[in-house]
Amino acid sequence: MTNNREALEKVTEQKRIDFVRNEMDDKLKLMEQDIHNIGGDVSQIRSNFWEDVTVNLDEPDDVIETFTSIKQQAELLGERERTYGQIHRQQKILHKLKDTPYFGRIDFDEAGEGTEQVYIGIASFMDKKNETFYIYDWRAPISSVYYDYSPGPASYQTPSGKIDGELLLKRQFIIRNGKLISLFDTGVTIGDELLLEVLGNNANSMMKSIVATIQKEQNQIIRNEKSRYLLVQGVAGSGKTSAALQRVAYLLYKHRDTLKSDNIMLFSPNPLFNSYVSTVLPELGEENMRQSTFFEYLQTRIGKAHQVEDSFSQLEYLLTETNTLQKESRLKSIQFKSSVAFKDLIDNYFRALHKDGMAFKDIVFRNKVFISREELTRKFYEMESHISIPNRIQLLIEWAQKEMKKHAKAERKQQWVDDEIELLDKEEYLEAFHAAQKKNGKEDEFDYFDQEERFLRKVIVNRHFKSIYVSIKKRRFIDIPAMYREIFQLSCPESLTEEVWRKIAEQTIANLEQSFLSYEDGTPFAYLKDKIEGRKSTSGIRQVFIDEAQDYSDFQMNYLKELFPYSKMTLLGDINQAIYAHQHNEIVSKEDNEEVERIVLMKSYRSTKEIVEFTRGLAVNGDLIEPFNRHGEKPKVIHAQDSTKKIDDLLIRIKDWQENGYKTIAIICKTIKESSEVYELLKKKIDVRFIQKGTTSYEKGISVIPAYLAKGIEFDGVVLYNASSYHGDLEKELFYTACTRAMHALTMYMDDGKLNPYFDQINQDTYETIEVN
Ligand SMILES: Nc1ncnc2c1ncn2[C@@H]1O[C@H](COP(=O)(O)OP(=O)(O)OP(=O)(O)O)[C@@H](O)[C@H]1O
Repeated sequence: MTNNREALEKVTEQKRIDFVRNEMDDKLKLMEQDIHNIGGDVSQIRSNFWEDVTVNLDEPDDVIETFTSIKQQAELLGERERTYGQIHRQQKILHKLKDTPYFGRIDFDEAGEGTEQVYIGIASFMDKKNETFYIYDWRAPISSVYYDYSPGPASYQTPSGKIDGELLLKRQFIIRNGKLISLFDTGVTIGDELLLEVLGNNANSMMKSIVATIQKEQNQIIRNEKSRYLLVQGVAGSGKTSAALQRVAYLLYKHRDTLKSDNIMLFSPNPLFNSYVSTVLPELGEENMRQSTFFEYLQTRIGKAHQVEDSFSQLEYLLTETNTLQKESRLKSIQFKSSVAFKDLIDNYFRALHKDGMAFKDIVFRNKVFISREELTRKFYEMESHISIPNRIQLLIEWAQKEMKKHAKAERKQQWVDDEIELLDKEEYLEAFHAAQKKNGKEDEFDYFDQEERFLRKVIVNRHFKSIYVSIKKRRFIDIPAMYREIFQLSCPESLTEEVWRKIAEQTIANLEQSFLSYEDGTPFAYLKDKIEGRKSTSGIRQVFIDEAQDYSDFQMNYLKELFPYSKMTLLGDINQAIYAHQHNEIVSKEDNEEVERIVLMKSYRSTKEIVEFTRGLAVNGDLIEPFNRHGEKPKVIHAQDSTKKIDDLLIRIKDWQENGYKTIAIICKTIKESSEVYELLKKKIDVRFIQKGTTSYEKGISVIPAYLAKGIEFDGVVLYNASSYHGDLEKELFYTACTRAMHALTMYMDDGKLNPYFDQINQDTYETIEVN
């Protein structure tokens, strides 16, 4: 565009912005009025609630009428409150729109229908008569043209079919506070200029929405609805997480009548990540989906009776264990327990349980066995063998509850009940007295004392038995640990040697005796428990998102698939960032293949071109990674003479970065142990934060953090505190993950004057070496 034309266009566009904002003001006023009226209605319904219902409990018919009347009144109140909530949400969105009404415009000439100017923003906005769209939601069918095409022939899908036409203009805006800052008419991709501006900004402590600059291949992820499994393999910083969150927003919009945020679950890599991404959906006017780490989820399945090691502790062990024999042995155990072979073994064991081998615990009260484990086993196997194990358990629960009720009755005569009656306080007595009175009705016909005592006995026994009933209902009488243990008494699986199997068994059993489950036991244990108890997934989940999917073992992935048999799954991963020691999953097995769609993202947006050039040597097929054309300084490799010199140098560089406007700086260490030492050292000198596995919020400033907790997150500047300490296959991905957290600058300190072994694969021209003497 020539300067003159651009200036003219700017004036015209600003006029339109002003016009639309005025319309928004009118709408907001109307909403204000509505809110006022409905708010009044709500408080009136609330305060008159009981006056407006007819309460009459004399006859059964009257009770029904009263019930209906209350129900109607409650429904009215509910409906008003819902409308109130809806208007409130719309108000919030409109306020956002007033600030930035839209970010894009396309002129689409639909064959035979003329040209329409389509302005695209985070939500739709219509004229007063609800006839014309002033703004289209970015998720509307026509908006996809904006993301998918450059000027020329274009089409989009609608529920009633494909619409063809020509894209005549594609324009981007930067609007702040209603003022048009700039506009670009763009060609092939969505405004490199705009993207450059967005990516050049400093990293935030919260992830941003990428709605204005979604790239074509990311749009494929966001709008894909064909397959059961959507599999995204994307290089570091390619926007997997960003696209996933936009996809959540898209699905919520597209299926707004049937899908709610509660029906969507995101498995995230660490607790910090939860808070990091928590603002993206609200920014888009949507509610956050359910979110959990896999470990947290596992814990809810296993229950409190066992202490389960978390994934980070497992990793920390492997990174710090110096006894190679022990480490090797643990590694073999991890490999086996995370494999499909182990899952098959459990499946076989489970099948055999139909005939024999179920283990139960005695149901005990005050050291007296009321129902013995043998009795439970006998009863269980007396049931028809075609009944499934979970159903038999259900029947067993019903039987056990009945038995316990009988025992409870008999127990009322016991001495301990007398003893407890003595200890009752006045209020409890009084309560019992009134209850007895109520029960008897007429005063003269009975013996209060007797009645009262009987009542008290019952109350006391029931109080004690309540916890037994609950624990029966919760299936605590099933001895899952005993059965899990049995699996390790089976003959040696084909893939292992006798010696290895024996060691695995010994260690597992020793842990079980302490009620401890290592991380690698967590999933198989939960799997066996779920199979026996017949527990299904968290109800209502229809879409599952798994970020960092490469970190899940085969076993875990299969477990998740079984847990959510009716859900669609979006799996996002990067094989180069697979930091765990277990076998890495295929993500979806071959038999699922026809239900899978795969999308590959090769362009990296997070880091500068210089950082990508440096890190590509570490990645499989790294030469295919496409950096975004944004420049910065080359990564620095620093050899310091001693630790004092290193700290001095580090402090100077950090200060420099801060003066350069860097808001988030991470000093990444290999382990939590090292992080803690570095934190202790630095906290005396600068304002610094220590991020540990329990840390749930991410703040601006300088953070010391172990590499595995930095997954999924990014920082303006990254320092690898001791980059020479990484070695071996397992740690390569950790090193790569750490380096790729940097947006603008990366500095690595090499202790001992040595580079780590991965530098053999890195082009020497891609980094700068500095000696600090
Ligand atoms: N289309 C886009 N427009 C603007 N920014 C983008 C776009 N795609 C990605 N980004 C930015 O790139 C950075 C990396 O994105 P994101 O964290 O989603 O990538 P990722 O693939 O999940 O990364 P990793 O696997 O390395 O954790 C973020 O700052 C994100 O905002």
